[in-house]
Amino acid sequence: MTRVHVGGDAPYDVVIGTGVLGQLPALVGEARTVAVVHPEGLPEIARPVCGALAEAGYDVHAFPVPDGEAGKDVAVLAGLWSGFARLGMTRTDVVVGVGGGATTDLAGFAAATWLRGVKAVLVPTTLLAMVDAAIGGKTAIDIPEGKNLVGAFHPPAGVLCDLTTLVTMPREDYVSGLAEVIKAGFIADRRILELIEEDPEAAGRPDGPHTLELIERAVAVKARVVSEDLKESGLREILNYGHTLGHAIEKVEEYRFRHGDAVAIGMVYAAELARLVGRLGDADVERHRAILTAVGLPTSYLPDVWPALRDAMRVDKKARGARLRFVVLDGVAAPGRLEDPDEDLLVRAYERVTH
Ligand SMILES: NC(=O)c1ccc[n+]([C@@H]2O[C@H](COP(=O)([O-])OP(=O)(O)OC[C@H]3O[C@@H](n4cnc5c(N)ncnc54)[C@H](O)[C@@H]3O)[C@@H](O)[C@H]2O)c1
Ligand SMILES: O=C(O)C(=O)C[C@@H](O)[C@H](O)[C@H](O)COP(=O)(O)O
Ligand SMILES: [Zn+2]
Repeated sequence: MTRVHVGGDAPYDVVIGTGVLGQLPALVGEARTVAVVHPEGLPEIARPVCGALAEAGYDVHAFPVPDGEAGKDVAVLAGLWSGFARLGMTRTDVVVGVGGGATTDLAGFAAATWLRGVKAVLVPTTLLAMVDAAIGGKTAIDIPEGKNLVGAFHPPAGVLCDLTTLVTMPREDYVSGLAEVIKAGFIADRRILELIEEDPEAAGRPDGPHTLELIERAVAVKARVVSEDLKESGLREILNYGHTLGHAIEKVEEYRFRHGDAVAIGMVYAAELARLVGRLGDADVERHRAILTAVGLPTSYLPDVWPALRDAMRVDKKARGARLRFVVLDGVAAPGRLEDPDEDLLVRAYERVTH
């Protein structure tokens, strides 16, 4: 079992291993009622969580929500608030989010907003949620105008990653999570890239020989960054590598496109932008395409939708006023920023991701 510490004003640990649910009662602490938010299609992943809590004597209530991105919706959130009200949940009660990143984002936001903030404990069950979404306190829902536009910073009291849950993941969702692992490699840890390049097929399986190390390394990158800059005043932006175009794709696709797949395309776009301004060499740009393709992630998107994507990028949260702000690389593990590139450059970079 590995424990990665997340520092800052509200410190907590990310626990990675098997049998980690035994630690749930200690994290929940003094509560009377615990609301367990989970994807409605996956009652089996909520069962052991509810069981561990009931055995510890809590009054446990399961809140099934729509699977995946459909759950990050204001009506679903309002349903949770009403449910919490019916239960009489007080400030000492706790929300436990179990599931993929969409569910932990929603559960975290429900905890952040109920009575202006109650404790959240997260039990991520996808690769993506373990290495990224459940850590760092970004919680959110989507609105038609854009991805994650409504949310709060609300760090969890603890994150429990039970690796056995990964075995039931559909391959496409697991591989989508690898995009955030690869992101962590490009922005901060070149060993991640090497491990995946050694055997990309194995990297796409939860029983691969390096799964634990890849998860530990990606968690360490995220934990290091959010410990230093919880509210994204600077450093944390690097975790958004690939997300400016990625979130625009998700919006254009009405949130029916896997997050990691969109981020993969977004990273290639950011790499092409960096190449066009002379900051990233050809080999590093092609390394993006090679590693993403090798694990089965997309690296290109539709040619005809540029105007809609450009429009969607206006609401990127890194933008300052009318000025777009991209995370780009000056090399592997050397992230920088590119502010307000010329429109012509934006278009030329996009042309390079349409074939
Ligand atoms: N808060 C953050 O810092 C942060 C970081 C990265 C991503 N995100 C968000 O995370 C979301 C993507 O997360 P995701 O890739 O986990 O997607 P997801 O939550 O949509 O999960 C993917 C699918 O897998 C199912 N699933 C979950 N656990 C499973 C299991 N153990 N076995 C089988 N199926 C399982 C889910 O129900 C869903 O249908 C996006 O909304 C993204 O914006 C947030
Ligand atoms: O934790 C962060 O900070 C990130 O940017 C991680 C991203 O992988 C994640 O998708 C995040 O939700 C995006 O944040 P947003 O502020 O662009 O909505
Ligand atoms: Zn992401």
